[in-house]
Amino acid sequence: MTAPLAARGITHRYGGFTAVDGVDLSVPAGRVTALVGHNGAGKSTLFDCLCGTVRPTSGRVFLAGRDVTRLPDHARARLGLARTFQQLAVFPGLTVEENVRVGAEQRRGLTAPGLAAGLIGLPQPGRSSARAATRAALRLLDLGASHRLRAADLPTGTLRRVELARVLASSPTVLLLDEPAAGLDQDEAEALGRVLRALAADGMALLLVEHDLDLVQRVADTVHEMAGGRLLGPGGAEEREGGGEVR
Ligand SMILES: Nc1ncnc2c1ncn2[C@@H]1O[C@H](COP(=O)(O)OP(=O)(O)OP(=O)(O)O)[C@@H](O)[C@H]1O
Repeated sequence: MTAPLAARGITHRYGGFTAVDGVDLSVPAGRVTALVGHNGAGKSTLFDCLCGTVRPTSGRVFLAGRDVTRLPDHARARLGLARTFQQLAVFPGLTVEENVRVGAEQRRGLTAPGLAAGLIGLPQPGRSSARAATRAALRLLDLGASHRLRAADLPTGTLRRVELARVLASSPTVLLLDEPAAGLDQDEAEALGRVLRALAADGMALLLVEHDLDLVQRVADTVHEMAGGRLLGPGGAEEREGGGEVR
């Protein structure tokens, strides 16, 4: 089966320095794939190549089998790829609900199978209002009670949920998360883990770059370790029951 997101032979050089070196990676539907490694291993550079914010020096990126290597990040987003940021990306002057609404209004006009739609109660794009998508995402992230609060007044843990709700309201098929547990306490990280597992159970393809190895251990179906720009291969995580192919 074609993976929703795949990278083939990705290499990226900054001048003469090779940050990512010939990486092959598949991010299958219905699974959480994690990327771990020490600082400087090349995780962020690979992540940026997958999102489209960095053009790889060589190699190819495929979304649902389509070569998107030359497409910028916003075009990949329209094809169903969403990301969260290490540095939180929320609009501080907007309320929680308004922030999430921004994501809902970026929903694609396409109907794609395997959306998180079923789980979070999001009707298929094109058939429902952005308001319904906003409400569903707020509910999934347990933000209903704070929907009128201004983002600027909220703590990091809540803002991480706001960012994730905004991204989910756009109904992605592939979700890339860059250190989503940064700044979360243990309870918040556990709640986040449950949401990520639920999204995978609903068919989404998730790629998680994370330093919190407890979270990785709890949620990932497959763990890839990166060092010196290369993938060392899957390891660490047990294959979850009922899982599909690994790479
Ligand atoms: N814009 C850049 N110009 C030059 N070198 C860079 C640039 N960005 C990253 N690098 C180098 O590329 C290598 C990989 O960096 P990258 O940020 O991808 O690693 P990482 O695994 O994400 O690290 P961290 O966990 O600290 O975020 C590092 O040696 C880094 O110094």
